[in-house]
Amino acid sequence: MIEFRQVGKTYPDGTTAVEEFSLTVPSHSTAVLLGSSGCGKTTLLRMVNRMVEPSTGSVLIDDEDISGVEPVALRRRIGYVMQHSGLLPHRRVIDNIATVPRLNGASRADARKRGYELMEIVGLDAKLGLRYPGQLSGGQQQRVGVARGLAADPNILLMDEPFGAVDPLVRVELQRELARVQEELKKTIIFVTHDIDEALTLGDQIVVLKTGGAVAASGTPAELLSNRQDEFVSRFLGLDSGARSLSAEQTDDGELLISDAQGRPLGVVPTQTDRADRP
Ligand SMILES: Nc1ncnc2c1ncn2[C@@H]1O[C@H](COP(=O)(O)OP(=O)(O)OP(=O)(O)O)[C@@H](O)[C@H]1O
Repeated sequence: MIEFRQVGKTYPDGTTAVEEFSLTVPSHSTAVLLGSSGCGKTTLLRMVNRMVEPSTGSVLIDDEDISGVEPVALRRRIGYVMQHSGLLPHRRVIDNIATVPRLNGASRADARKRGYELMEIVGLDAKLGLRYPGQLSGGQQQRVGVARGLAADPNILLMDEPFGAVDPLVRVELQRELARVQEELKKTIIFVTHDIDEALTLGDQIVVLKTGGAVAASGTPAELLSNRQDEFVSRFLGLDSGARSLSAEQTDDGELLISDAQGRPLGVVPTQTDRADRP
């Protein structure tokens, strides 16, 4: 479980990125921080691995205040995936993935073996392992980024717009893959995006942020889609516009059927109870 307790951040130049933010992310669930540019998403994410120190408040992992945890040790047990995969260009794909296990003391052979297992998990052909990152497509590089984030078998995965730089079709494919991987691995994930559909696909809970890390709304995808009370949220989610006039309707199976303005079904969103029932 990850807990933000009234955290705030003012950078040394006086910019207040986050004023006061609280959130609890239960273990094995995915929380999405959704908001437009500059609202403090990355700042909040980086507080969890101490790349950013809160100016006020605290972050706890499994009830432990992480301000007392040595940052390098902390980062080695938390996976971090960024928008531009952050791969080392002069190291082969397999060695990029195996870096953290190596740092954690695994032998080169064991680290590579683990690397190939992870490539399979994220849907990469093993023969790509010996290539250099520049010899892969953008989507493949992001998969490598996810594999590397998972390499130390962390309980927590921080993902900062990991699919932001790939084209829309590949992006949807990567989202599906991540959802599949998460079904299997059950990590605790904090995922930052400004893409609403991505948030709805991946989030068990979604936190919609305004400037200064202020929470405009939070809840399950189903709760957010049926929340028309808050004008900012409705506008942000496009619920008020013709372009995305979505409606949500409860099905007999306890799921929400989402349809567009013309009544065409777009998909189903499991409700919270439904998710909790999953094995
Ligand atoms: N190191 C820094 N020094 C000063 N100000 C910063 C620093 N990092 C971020 N900020 C400012 O803090 C605010 C929040 O930034 P942050 O990167 O957390 O937002 P974000 O929601 O992740 O944005 P984006 O979607 O564009 O990445 C912005 O106004 C940004 O300019």
